[in-house]
Amino acid sequence: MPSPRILVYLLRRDLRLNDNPILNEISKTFQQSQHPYTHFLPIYIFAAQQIEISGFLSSDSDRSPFPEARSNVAGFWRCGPHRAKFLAESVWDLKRSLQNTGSGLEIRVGLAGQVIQELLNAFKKESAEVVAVWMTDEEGVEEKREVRDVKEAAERAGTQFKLWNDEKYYVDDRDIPFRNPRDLPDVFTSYRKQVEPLRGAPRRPLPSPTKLPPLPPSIPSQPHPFKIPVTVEDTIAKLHKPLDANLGLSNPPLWPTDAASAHPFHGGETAGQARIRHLVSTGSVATYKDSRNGLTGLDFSTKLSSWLALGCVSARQVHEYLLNFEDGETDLGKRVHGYGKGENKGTAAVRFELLWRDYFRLATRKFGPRLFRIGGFKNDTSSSWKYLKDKETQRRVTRFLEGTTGTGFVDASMKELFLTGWTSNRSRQNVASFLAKHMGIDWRIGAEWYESLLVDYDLSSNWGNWEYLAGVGNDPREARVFNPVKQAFDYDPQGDYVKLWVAELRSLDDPQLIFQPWKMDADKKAELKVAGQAFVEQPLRKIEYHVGRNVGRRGGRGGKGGKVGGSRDGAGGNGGYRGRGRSEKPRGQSRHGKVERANEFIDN
Ligand SMILES: Cc1cc2nc3c(=O)[nH]c(=O)nc-3n(C[C@H](O)[C@H](O)[C@H](O)COP(=O)(O)OP(=O)(O)OC[C@H]3O[C@@H](n4cnc5c(N)ncnc54)[C@H](O)[C@@H]3O)c2cc1C
Repeated sequence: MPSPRILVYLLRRDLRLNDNPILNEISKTFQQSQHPYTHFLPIYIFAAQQIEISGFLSSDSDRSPFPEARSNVAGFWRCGPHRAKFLAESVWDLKRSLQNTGSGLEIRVGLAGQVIQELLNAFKKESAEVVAVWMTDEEGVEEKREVRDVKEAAERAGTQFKLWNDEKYYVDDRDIPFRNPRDLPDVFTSYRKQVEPLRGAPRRPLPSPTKLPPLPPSIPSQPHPFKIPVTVEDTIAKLHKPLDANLGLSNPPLWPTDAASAHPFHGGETAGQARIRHLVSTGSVATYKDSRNGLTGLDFSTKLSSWLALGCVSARQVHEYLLNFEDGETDLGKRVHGYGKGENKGTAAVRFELLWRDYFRLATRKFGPRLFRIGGFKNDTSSSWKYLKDKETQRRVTRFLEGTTGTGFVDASMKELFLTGWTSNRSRQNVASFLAKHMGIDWRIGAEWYESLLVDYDLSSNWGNWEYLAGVGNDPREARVFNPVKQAFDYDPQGDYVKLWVAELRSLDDPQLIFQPWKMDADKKAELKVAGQAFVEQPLRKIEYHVGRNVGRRGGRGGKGGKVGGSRDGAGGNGGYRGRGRSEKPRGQSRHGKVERANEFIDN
């Protein structure tokens, strides 16, 4: 029998069968009578620098040769429990789908370059020829390093290497209106105008592969000291094993009774596709523009970010579903208002948001390592940040992470994040602005905590948004500051969201106290059994906020909120934030620049 000729495909954040450029190519080639390879090996590697893999050690006496996968600034686990689970589910879902097309998926742990090197060496020993190694490109310093290492390993073995575009973004790389990444405008709106009309911008998704070549007859196993699990449950257990349940917090948030996750979804292409169909068939995409600023429940926003981040679905697949709905091309959403009537403000708004994702990724391409630097894309050295070095900042950061700052909206969001791995865009904006602008603390700590905890963590969207909110990224408005109390009045007028996650406050009716629980008098604190607790006794920031008589009338989802009175920083002193009502003039300087209007929502 002739020796196998193998094509290796290293998967990273392209965990889908459909609309996958590499699988599409392989499937097409396999239909032809002559193909350059006889076997195909898809492989996924849990990357040791980004995910702690010591749980995969064969025995307790083995030691991992890799340093712990912890973040640079604050030392958090880089991949916490929520994403670890979602990722494992996504990998196993793809394995099943590949098996159904006659192929499969090998799972490995380690560093990409090393794993591929070992694999190529082992195949060589068995006289099996690996004709090529293919993978898709990604932005990000580590991701580029992986590509370099894999390419070098392939070249050392005399194997061809090919890097593909993943094509999971809204506008295909081939259609971006400039070649040099440096030509990306520094303002999103300028970029958007270059690619509008958005409805016509994406390419069509690629056809699904029908049949793929078989796996090689013999596949070298994972080298010692690691062992690869044979079920998804076991994979999740191994990923969770090294993570301490409290993730280093001494007083971690506890699940409040009756609280439900807004993101109870499973990883993988199958669940991602089902989610898109659900959004179209229930009409959620058509009402998205009005609901997108919601805070609780399943369908106020698409919740597609986690699948998009891992490439379980592509943005143009989402677009295709929207097109079919708008043009009445399929029966999906037939009973929904707007079906067959062209683009509506809901579907247009989904496209708009998907373009933000593209934009942040192009900004990473443009700015490279500046994504992780304190001065950001702007290379801003003017701000004096508080760093983790000093004890007081450590104490404040801990309270921020635990969700006991004393600012209700921020605390609810931090608790929800810890417990579920997901929070709304609205609350993320407030949290980031609070840490960076109100507290003046090194914003990268927040970005790292998000990296650890978010199910939908995406390098460019996370770090780019943090930079934006910290005032060092590509926000065209200088010194934008969110007032989390005003924002809570606007978007959570009855305090339902805050009470859901800060359960101690559930018996309160007065939003002012829910959003600023430190304003409770001693009797109320005693009644709620919270007397003595830091979040009511020592708020990290007293963001005073006076409420006008119309509060709540225009509040809630998507509204800019009720009429407001002035706000004032009770903490006072040099550099305190002074928000203000719409009609007031700025009163002073914040430590990170000129004070803005108490924020209206950012245009994303
Ligand atoms: C501090 C901060 C950190 C963030 N970190 C991440 C992250 O790690 N991963 C991530 O995917 N998003 C991140 N975002 C963006 C945004 O909050 C999430 O994409 C969104 O909340 C996900 O929910 P959804 O899928 O229901 O979004 P929808 O409102 O339904 O939007 C549809 C899609 O558009 C994209 N999108 C929407 N808003 C943004 C945005 N501001 N930036 C980039 N893409 C956007 C997402 O892919 C999203 O799935 C962050 C935002 C902030 C303020």
